[in-house]
Amino acid sequence: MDEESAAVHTTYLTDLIAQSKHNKGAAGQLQRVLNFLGHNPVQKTDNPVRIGVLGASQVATYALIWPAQRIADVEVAAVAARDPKRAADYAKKHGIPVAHGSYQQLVDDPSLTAIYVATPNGLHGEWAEAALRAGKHVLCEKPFTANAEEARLVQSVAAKQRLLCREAFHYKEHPANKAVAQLLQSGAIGQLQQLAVQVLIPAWAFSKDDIRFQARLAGGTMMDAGCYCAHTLRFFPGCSRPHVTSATAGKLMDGGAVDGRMQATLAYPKGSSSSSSSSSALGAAAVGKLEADLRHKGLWPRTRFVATGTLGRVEINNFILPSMGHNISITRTLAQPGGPGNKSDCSPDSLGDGLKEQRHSIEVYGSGESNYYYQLTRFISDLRVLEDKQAPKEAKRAVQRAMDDDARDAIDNMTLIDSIYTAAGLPLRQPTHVAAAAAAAAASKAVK
Ligand SMILES: NC(=O)C1=CN([C@@H]2O[C@H](COP(=O)(O)OP(=O)(O)OC[C@H]3O[C@@H](n4cnc5c(N)ncnc54)[C@H](OP(=O)(O)O)[C@@H]3O)[C@@H](O)[C@H]2O)C=CC1
Ligand SMILES: O=C1OC[C@@H](O)[C@H](O)[C@H]1O
Repeated sequence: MDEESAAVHTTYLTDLIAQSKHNKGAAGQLQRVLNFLGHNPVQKTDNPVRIGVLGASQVATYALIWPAQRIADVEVAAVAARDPKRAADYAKKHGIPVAHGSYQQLVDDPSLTAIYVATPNGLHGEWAEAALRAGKHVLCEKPFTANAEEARLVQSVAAKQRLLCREAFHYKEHPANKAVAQLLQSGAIGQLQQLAVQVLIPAWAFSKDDIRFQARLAGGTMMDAGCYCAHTLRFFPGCSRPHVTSATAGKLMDGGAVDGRMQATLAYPKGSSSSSSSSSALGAAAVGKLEADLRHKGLWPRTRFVATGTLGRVEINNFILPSMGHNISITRTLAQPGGPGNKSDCSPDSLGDGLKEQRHSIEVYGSGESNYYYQLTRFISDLRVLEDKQAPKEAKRAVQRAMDDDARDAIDNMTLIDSIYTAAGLPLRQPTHVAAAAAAAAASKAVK
């Protein structure tokens, strides 16, 4: 690393380290937990964006309802469930003013500007598309759709309608993960050689009949824990389209179609970094490794990303929920003052030959809010710019770029997931309505 770029990284790191010092301690941790739970609701603006929840799901509580309590310009104005009573109970429990007894009613509700899709995976595409066709902006849970073909279809509708349609990859909105991406893409640890990610969720977390393990709902570990793995291996190094070199599915369920566990290795095509820094941070032979397991034997969830480069290593623990506590460890090999001739340094971090190892352990929390808060804040602010005819041109252009990125990112991630399933010898996931039609056709053929 030359002196100039070393100085730039050092300034950025010094900044992160200074922030990190403020963040440590039990009081900060407690505040972040309270923020996550939506404590201290803020006063709403006169005319907040009205968003509806499609699916009376668990995730909507912490990914939408709680963060919305702390954001002035958004109101969770309605919820829909397939069963009217379930919708009414959920609305009452969460203080949502309107309950709809069907998803179509929610999508057609003229008082709403946006819809949050929080159904099982196999229904994401169908309802995101219906919401877009009804003129609503969409925030859609991950994974975006059942497969890449469906992702392309939904994003083409969003483009025609000129509406936001964003996959809810909340983790990338958190400052800790942005810091890791910036460190890696700016060459802070030299040329990247190996990127490895693990998302291991203990078997006790989900029962065997959970939506995550049902083929007809586009379930599977690669779709769930694995979709984060695929995304991090693209987001952190700034490379949209790595190739799959091998994949192995294990702990098969639901007649062998659903993976309880998935492992895969990826290769990065030369010059494939989309980083805006002057030189690509990805080494020519860089390798990506992923391990996702929803039936893990461990007692606690483990989410971890490690990058190794020619000049060091960066690791982040708990990257999926960093606001609840995480750690970023950075080890860098730097030239010592005096250069290669300086072999006399006997300090513990001296590597000889004029090289020195520098280690840091930091935590980056920004304003101490959750991923979901940062995600919803950006979604609402982009929506406002898009809807405001008077918004400055530069702001409009930035949102258009974000929308193009949303579309590409969702399609590329689903393409990678499809390729991993194919390499592992498992069928691609199908939208639930497609799977149901195929099952009905097979049943009627069997009767004849
Ligand atoms: N971003 C994040 O951190 C997380 C994202 N997720 C994603 O959110 C989505 C929902 O997950 P989660 O909240 O855990 O799941 P839940 O089981 O809690 O909710 C799923 C909802 O889907 C609706 N649904 C529609 N059709 C069916 C069906 N055939 N079987 C079961 N439910 C159905 C149900 O709503 P109703 O009965 O009201 O119609 C149900 O409430 C998934 O896509 C998952 O990947 C999940 C957890 C965390
Ligand atoms: O989005 C998610 O994040 C955490 C996982 O435990 C869960 O299965 C998944 O849906």
